[in-house]
Amino acid sequence: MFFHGTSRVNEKGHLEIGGVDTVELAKTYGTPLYIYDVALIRARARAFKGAFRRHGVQAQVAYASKAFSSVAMVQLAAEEQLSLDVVSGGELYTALAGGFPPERIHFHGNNKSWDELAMALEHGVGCIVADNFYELELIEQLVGPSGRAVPVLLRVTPGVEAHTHDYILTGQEDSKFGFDLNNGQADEAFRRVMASAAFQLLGVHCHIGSQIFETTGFVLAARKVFAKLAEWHKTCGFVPAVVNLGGGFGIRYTDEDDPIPVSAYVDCIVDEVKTQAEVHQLPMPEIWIEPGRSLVGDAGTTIYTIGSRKEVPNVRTYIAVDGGMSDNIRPALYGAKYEAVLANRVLGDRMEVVSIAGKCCESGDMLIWDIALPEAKPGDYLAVFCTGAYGYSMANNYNRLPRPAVVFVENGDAQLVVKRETYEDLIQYDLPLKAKVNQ
Ligand SMILES: Cc1ncc(COP(=O)(O)O)c(C=O)c1O
Ligand SMILES: N[C@@H](CCCC[NH3+])C(=O)O
Repeated sequence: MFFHGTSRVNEKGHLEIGGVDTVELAKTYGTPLYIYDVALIRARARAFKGAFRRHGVQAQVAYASKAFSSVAMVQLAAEEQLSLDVVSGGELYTALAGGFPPERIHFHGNNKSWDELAMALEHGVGCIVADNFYELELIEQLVGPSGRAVPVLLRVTPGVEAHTHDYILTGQEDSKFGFDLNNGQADEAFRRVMASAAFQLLGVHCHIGSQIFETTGFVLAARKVFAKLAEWHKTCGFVPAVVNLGGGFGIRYTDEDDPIPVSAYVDCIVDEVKTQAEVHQLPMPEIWIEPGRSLVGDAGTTIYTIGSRKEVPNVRTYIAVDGGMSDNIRPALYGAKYEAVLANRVLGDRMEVVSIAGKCCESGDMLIWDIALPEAKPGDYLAVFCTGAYGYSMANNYNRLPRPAVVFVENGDAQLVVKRETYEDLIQYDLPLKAKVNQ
């Protein structure tokens, strides 16, 4: 059986999370419904932070809010003393609306606009992760000749190919992100930033990809980054205060995935950074990381109501649910796999193999292929596990399906943190056709 965090089967045979019956939640808030196990998110945050603390090194663990951004979520991140990675004006706005301390916000993005940068500077974000020359130019113009220097990290692409889906690789040379470490771009960016009063260079950032299970990629990236930092130290005396090695730590979606504990990633990163700092005779920098998926991924569960069934004789049985690629596009986009149970009959005999279809008008709108479940009837509830990262945050209104509600559960208490969209919401920005002028 496939349980995470506080999830268990209660005396009614229902899936319970955070001490709350998910069937009751489905009845109260409707479906599709995103449920987050808050205790599990807290446990992960503490595991990351505790691992750094055990090593006695200075560190920041920034929650990559692209994985799931909402006012309550950034407040939870603040409660857990995390920092925050935002990647757009919208994520920054959400963070500020949640009262997140600006000095712990790191602003990312490969095409930050003038307005987004102005907003970040106005609110005094802790650091801007500069991605390209155009952005450096914008920052210089915004700061002006007499303005205060902006704390920046240079995002570099180390040329490390992590083992993951091509669409979520980011550290390879042929990438839209960052300054290349190998072809002189990073050096040019470094010279430019050092020569300008607009910048206070804190150090470098790199992120090699997402859903990574091996530590090798992080080790290689750290080595490449330090080789460059050592050059900059030699030539200009630059001493990095920060090395940010990004996020990307993998989680277990199905039995095919075999992640290591978060502390093991931290151990390996700290060991390598210590070694590299020693080898290159640099003072130990502060280490920053940016986990998204590994903080919230397996804390999220989506509950759907089962509707229609279609048998294709001798081929397969399709069971359709009341959501799909509109609330979880990952199976359609990456071929991502998930586990599921019937929330109202978790322990029922898994006697048939079915495929779970969404309700969007696309053949590719399939959530799970070939899963063994108890015989599912209309009105049963399907719980899909590990949807907490890049599920709600990538949700859309395809076919004009309203986005689901999101509920946080903890210690027997449920709290609605994102309301379900209504049909009125769907047309709120639509304007009617101009009236025809009589001829
Ligand atoms: C720059 C950066 N930092 C952090 C993350 C978070 O990654 P993950 O959710 O895999 O931890 C991403 C996404 O891949 C990213 O692009
Ligand atoms: N959205 C992706 C990961 C991209 C991470 C952001 N760089 C996923 O669902 O796996």
